[in-house]
Amino acid sequence: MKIDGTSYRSVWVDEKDGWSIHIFDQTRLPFSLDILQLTTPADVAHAIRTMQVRGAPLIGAVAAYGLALALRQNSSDSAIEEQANLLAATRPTAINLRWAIERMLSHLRPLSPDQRVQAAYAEAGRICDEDAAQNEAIGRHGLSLIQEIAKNRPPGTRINLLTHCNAGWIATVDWGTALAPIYMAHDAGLNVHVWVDETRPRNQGAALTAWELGSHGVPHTIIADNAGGHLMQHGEVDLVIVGTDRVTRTGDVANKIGTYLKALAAQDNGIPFWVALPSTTIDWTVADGIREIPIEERAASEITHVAGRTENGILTKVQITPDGSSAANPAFDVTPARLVTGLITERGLCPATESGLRSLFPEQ
Ligand SMILES: CSC[C@@H](O)[C@@H](O)C(=O)COP(=O)(O)O
Repeated sequence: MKIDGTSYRSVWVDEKDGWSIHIFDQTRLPFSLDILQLTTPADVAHAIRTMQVRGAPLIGAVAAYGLALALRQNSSDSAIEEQANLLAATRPTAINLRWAIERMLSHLRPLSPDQRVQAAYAEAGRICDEDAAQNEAIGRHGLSLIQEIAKNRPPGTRINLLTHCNAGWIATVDWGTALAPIYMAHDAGLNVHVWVDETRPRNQGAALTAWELGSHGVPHTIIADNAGGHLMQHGEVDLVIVGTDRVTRTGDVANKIGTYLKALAAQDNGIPFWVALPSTTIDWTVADGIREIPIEERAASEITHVAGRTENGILTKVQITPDGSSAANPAFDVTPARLVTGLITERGLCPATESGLRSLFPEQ
C-alpha cells in the first residue's frame, strides 16, 4: 500500500545489505512513521513481543525472516530448532506465527547447513508474496459483499461498515484482511464509511486502522468500543468485517478482545458479521475455540496506562487508574461460529462451519 505516494510492504529486506529486515514501529503510529532495522533473531523476538510488529499474518512473515537471521549466526540442526522455539514463544494466540515457523522448518531441515541461509530468505520471501496475494484475493471476494449492499440502495448511498482492532495492511504483508475489501470498495467508487472501534487497551483501531484509512482517503469515524451496539440498534451499521488471529476448523474465531461482544450485538440486530482471513490463519487441529485456543494475557500496565501525544508533541504514557487497583488484560476472545455470518478467504466466501471450510480447502 502507499504512504505519501510511495508503495510499501510491512516487512522487507534491506536493499543494500541484502539480509537485514525492515519493519514499521507500530508502537509509534499514528504520530511517527519510524522504520526499524532488525539484524538478529533477538531483535525479531523483541519486535513481536512488544508489538512493534503485530497482526497475525505479519507476525508469521517477520518470524520467518527471524529464522533467516538466526541461520546467519548458526545454521546447525540444534540452533535452528532452538531459535524456532524462541520465536514461536513470543505470542501465543495468532496461529500464523506457528504456521510460518513450521513451514520454514520443513523447508530447511532436509537441507545441509551451508544451503540453509539462502533457502531461508527465499522461503520467507515466498511467504510474504503469498500473504500479499492472498489478502488481495480476500479483498476481491469481500468486495462482492459490499457491492451486494450497494446494489439494493439508491446510487451513492453511504454504506456503513464497522471493524474492530486493526486488520489492515500494516497487520499483514500487504492489503490487510478485513480492510482489503474496504480499500477495494473505496477505490471502486462506492460510498463507504467505516466505524472504527478504538480497541482498548492497545487502541489498534484508533491508532492504526484510523491512520491506514485516513492515508488511503477512506471516510471513517473512531468510536468508543462500547458504541457499536448502539449504532447497530439505530441502523447505522450495514456490515461488520473483522480480521482474526486463529479460526478453528469448525469456524470459531479468535480475535482481539471485544470482538465477541460485537458479534453478539450484530446478531441481535440482524447485521451480517463477516470474518476475513488467509488460510494460514486456520488451525485445522482445533475444533473448540473457546476451550482450546490459548488466549494471551498481556501486562496489566496496558490497562492502567494509556499511550498518547501531549500538546507539546511528546509521546508518553499516563496512568488512568487508582494506585493499587489490579487489572486483568486478556488480549483476545473467541466468537463462536454460530455468531459468524461467514468467512472471507482467498478462495472465496464460505459459512463458518467445518463443511464450509473444507469445501474451499478440500486438500485439508
Ligand atoms: C489481519 S490481523 C487480524 C488480527 O490479528 C487483528 O485484528 C488482531 O486482533 C491483532 O491483534 P494484535 O494483538 O494487535 O496482534
